[in-house]
Amino acid sequence: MTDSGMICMEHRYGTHELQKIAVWRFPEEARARFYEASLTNERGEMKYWFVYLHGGAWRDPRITHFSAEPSINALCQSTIAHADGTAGSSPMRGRIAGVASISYRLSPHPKYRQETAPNRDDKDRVRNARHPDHIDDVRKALKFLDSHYGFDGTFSYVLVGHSVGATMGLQYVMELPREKGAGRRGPFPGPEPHAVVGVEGLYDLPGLVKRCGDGYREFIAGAYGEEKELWEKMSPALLQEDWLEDGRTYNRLCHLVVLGWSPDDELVDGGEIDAMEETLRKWYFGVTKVSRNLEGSHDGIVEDGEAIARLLVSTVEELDKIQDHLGRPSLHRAMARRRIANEEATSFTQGRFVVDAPGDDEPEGATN
Ligand SMILES: N[C@@H](CC(=O)c1ccccc1NC=O)C(=O)O
Repeated sequence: MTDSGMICMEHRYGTHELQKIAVWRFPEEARARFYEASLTNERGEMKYWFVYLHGGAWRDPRITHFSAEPSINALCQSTIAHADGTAGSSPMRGRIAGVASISYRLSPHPKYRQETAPNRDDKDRVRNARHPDHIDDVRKALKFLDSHYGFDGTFSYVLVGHSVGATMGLQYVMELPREKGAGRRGPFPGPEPHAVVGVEGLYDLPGLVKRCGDGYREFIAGAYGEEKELWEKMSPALLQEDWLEDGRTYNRLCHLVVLGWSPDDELVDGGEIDAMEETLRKWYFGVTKVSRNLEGSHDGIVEDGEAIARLLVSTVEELDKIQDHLGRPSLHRAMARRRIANEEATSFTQGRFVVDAPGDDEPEGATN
């Protein structure tokens, strides 16, 4: 048990040493099967899973799934505004269904020796991942979590990434890489988060190298190879078309992107969050929230955990507002039902929700 009062359990989602997930749950829920666990708390407020993707430039072996611990502890000690808008606040613990943190295979790091063990199969220990291994592992881990904990259409989750974890969080929800003009219609190809949160993220890989220098080229090439076209394709800020064919939701759940950056970040400059925000404002159909006033250095933010916890609390507060717009029953149940029935209960125009009530005239601004 950690300071959070939660019980931690480790899963493997592959044979590699790094294909591991840590899952934290409160003792009372750790005993329940996911279909028995409550989707809401005693105030009727939705509970969320939080899934963390760590950073470390796709290669730093010192950073693992356990680097999420300070943020989890801080999150569990936070309070949050009431979902129904009444004055006061409640403990954040009441809004947490569980927390998961994903490790994924890493690329080689020039400074760290590769360990090998005589009695083990080296391929399951060596750090020689190359794109798409990292993002493939993230997808595989999310599918694992979905099937074991039921958070697609049952529970909702918030995907949060730090540094290149943020890069991959955005890559995941934007379904990168994608061919230009390919468009996206059908269902999302995995468990889709209700919100994605990027902290000190890298979003424009060629831009970062151009502005910040060759030290960055080294680790990006280590993960993706030298092919610059691939760097562009995998850069969330460089997507220059709607996330979806015609900018509407069609069965999508991810209605919120939250970006955070600290001016004290000595490794990632403000150009990254600027580029990502610009792209979101132009091409994203959902709500974008941006904070450029986090406190702490690039890694200090993770070691401390407070800033990430605060960002996650404000993410849930924002999701509560969005849910309010969509009306009761709760967003995820409505969405799950909609997914099953394959009906369009809501349509969504650039940056704002439009709720279609049966018999209503076509809402202004919505194009069918
Ligand atoms: N500690 C890392 C460096 C690192 O993590 C990093 C460096 C510059 C910009 C972003 C970074 N990390 C993002 O995940 C390393 O030793 O390669």
